[in-house]
Amino acid sequence: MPVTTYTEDDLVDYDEFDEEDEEDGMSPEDRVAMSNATAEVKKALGSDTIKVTNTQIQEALWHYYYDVDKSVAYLNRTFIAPPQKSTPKKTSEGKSDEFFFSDTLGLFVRSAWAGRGPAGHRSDRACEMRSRDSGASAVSLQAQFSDMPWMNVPHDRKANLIPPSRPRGGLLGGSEGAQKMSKLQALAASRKKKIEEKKGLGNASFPERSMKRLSLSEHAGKGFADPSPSPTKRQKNAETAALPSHKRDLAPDSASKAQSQQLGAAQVSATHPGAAAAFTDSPLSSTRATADVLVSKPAPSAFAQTLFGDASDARQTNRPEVFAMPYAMSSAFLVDAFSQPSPDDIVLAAQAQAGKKVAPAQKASAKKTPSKAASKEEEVSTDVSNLKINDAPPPKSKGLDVVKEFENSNSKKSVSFVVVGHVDAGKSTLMGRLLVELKLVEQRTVDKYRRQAEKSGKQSFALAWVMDQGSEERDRGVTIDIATNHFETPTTKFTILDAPGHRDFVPNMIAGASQADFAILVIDANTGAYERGLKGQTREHVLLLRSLGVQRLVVAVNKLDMVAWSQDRFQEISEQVTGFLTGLGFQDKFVTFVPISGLNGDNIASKIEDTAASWYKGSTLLEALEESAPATARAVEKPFRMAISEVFRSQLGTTTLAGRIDSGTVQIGDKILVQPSGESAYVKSIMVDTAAQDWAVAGQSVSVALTNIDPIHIRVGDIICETTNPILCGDTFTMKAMAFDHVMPMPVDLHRGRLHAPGQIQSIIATIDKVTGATIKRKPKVVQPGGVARLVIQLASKVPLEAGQRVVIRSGGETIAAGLLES
Ligand SMILES: Nc1nc2c(ncn2[C@@H]2O[C@H](COP(=O)(O)OP(=O)(O)OP(=O)(O)O)[C@@H](O)[C@H]2O)c(=O)[nH]1
Repeated sequence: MPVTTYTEDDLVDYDEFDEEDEEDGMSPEDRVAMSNATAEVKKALGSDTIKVTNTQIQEALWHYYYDVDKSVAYLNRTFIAPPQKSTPKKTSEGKSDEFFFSDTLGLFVRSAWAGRGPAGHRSDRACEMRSRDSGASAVSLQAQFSDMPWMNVPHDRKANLIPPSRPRGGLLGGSEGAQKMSKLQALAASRKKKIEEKKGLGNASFPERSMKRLSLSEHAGKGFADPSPSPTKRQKNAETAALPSHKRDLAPDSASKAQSQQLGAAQVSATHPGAAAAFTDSPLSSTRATADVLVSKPAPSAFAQTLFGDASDARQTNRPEVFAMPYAMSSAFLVDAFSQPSPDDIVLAAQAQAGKKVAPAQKASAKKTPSKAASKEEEVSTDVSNLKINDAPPPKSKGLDVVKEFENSNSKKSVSFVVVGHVDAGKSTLMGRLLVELKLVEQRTVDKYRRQAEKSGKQSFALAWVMDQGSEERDRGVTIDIATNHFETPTTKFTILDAPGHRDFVPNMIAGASQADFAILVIDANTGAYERGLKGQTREHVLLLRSLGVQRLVVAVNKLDMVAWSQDRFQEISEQVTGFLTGLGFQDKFVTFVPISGLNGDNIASKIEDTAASWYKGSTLLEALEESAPATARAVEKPFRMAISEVFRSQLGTTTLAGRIDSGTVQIGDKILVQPSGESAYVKSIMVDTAAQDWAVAGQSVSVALTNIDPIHIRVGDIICETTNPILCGDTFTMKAMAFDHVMPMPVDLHRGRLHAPGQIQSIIATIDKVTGATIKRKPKVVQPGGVARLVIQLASKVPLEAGQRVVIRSGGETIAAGLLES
């Protein structure tokens, strides 16, 4: 343990010392008191007085603040009759209030004046001052405590006095003036300086150096020798001494940045003398080396360095010193491991050059090349890096006249229908049964589903599982998303869009209905269920179908097995629903009612044989579907548009989009545009229903594989269109809407297929007559349910929508209106 001896300079506060007006530091009152007390002590000691000197008496009195008794006791104990064996521990740890802990010294010292008269008000610092100053010999700490009993211990067992930790000057501790360095500190300082010089600290970025100079403690020692110059002078010093040397190191951009930092620092100097003083000094000045590197100097925090450090500094090799990254300590760590092309890059670039193959894009950092060969590779790499994924050769187009091809194809009608109805009406079961009847799903598959469903007590859902493939759908026994399937009859190709009935999934139902040419409305004929449905999603779904332009319906009155094939029940439901549909504008000729049992397969693909149903002479469901399927007036001559319902990404770089072509035609090799991203791509292949084809037309449900596009630019709900006549994106639209609920200026979500766009009803232009279209009232505040109005919708972002499209408006989870975009 190092032995530190305090010198007078270490301990004396000159300011306070100067306050004493006498040479020995005693006031006249002290002198009188001392004289009187000395006489009393001598009197008390009697014959023993000769064993002590006057000085010892007076020191004792001084320590005990003229307490004669204590002084006498002390003199007796120490000089006249000292004990044979000292007990330093006991004494030093004595509980007597004669001792107290001095914060300044970090030691227990004798408290001669504690709580005594006027002196009791003195600080322990003043006490130390007096102790140090009383008598010429009492200037060192050792000497000061030489009269302590525990100082009698053998020399080799003496305790060492350890210097207390000093208040840390600087940013946090405040600067209290000069701090002298020990030899050890000086040694550490000079070592540190050497290391910094080796590392080329001079190359450190200017902001970092500026931060170092802003450290108060770093230059705390200069306060005495170098009084703070005036702000003007400091700024001038900073400009003349610091800036030019940094300018040489920095690129123009960095230099200007540095200049602005310099200016900022100079501004700091005007209000912060300490910081300003630091700013005037070069950290590299050898003459100040010792003072520059006090052990307690606080460095700028990592946060400050992050703020002021130059991120664009090319001298990245210094960074690991700033931020101690664990991996940087590894012997395997290479600072500039990525500054040159990787071996793989070089090989690929060379291969590309030799075989004219497309190499992967060069890393941006690979700019330096170590050799001539490498520089050639760099050229290749640069060329390669200029290549984009879009530069791959597009698929070849056969240049077909698709409209003619379609007219000459004599292919079957291709239609889509959506299956809607209240939750649990039996939609999925019905479609599952239909596919089984058509032998598109094997009975053993259904049996397997039944066994699996039995385990969870849902055996009645086995047929529904044919359509509901999702585990959550199966667990919950409800359809969540649109399920798609295909079948065909001798005359028609059908696409099934099985929609969810639950009110929570109405947006998915909207997506299905947007792609449908017609619909099956499934109604649960069971007592009470039909009524519930009519108040619930039966009604909402029908409204949505009508709003989305679906005109043809097959109404499947289901679960008639549960009402014993009651003709009355069927009649009752048929009449009520007909009235409801007619009220919404559906024409009788486009609506067909079929009594069925989806579960049992009655009247699905074949007529029921049960005599209880002998009263029914009409079509089976399958026949009704064929009869209802519209001879689609295909918009094949219109610009190509297709709404994306699903996106599949393959690892081969192609992205496949599923959806229904709304208008126009498409063929392999066509360049298309994805909106709203505005990215183009090429059509690589086309699947219509389940068959690969060279082309497809409006109305067909297709899967289109695209190349030369990053799938991040494609989302469900986007539109792909032709590049020559693309759909435009907008955020403000006028629409003619039928209100399902009270409609007023309010936040809404706009739905078209899978496109969901938040926005608000900005204004209501007018309410209009449903039939004639004449204006009823201009700028009404609200549209009543069932009313028709012209609205202005403002969306939060631009989306690909255009006049003529049907959209639905929902708010708070409810459908409030639906209609046609006019502009
Ligand atoms: N008795 C009888 N039960 C049926 C019939 N059709 C369906 N079910 C039962 O009705 C329940 C619901 O059938 P699902 O096919 O899941 O009904 P869903 O309309 O598809 O339901 P969501 O899609 O969730 O709205 C199941 O337990 C079926 O077994 C039927 O014709 N007769």
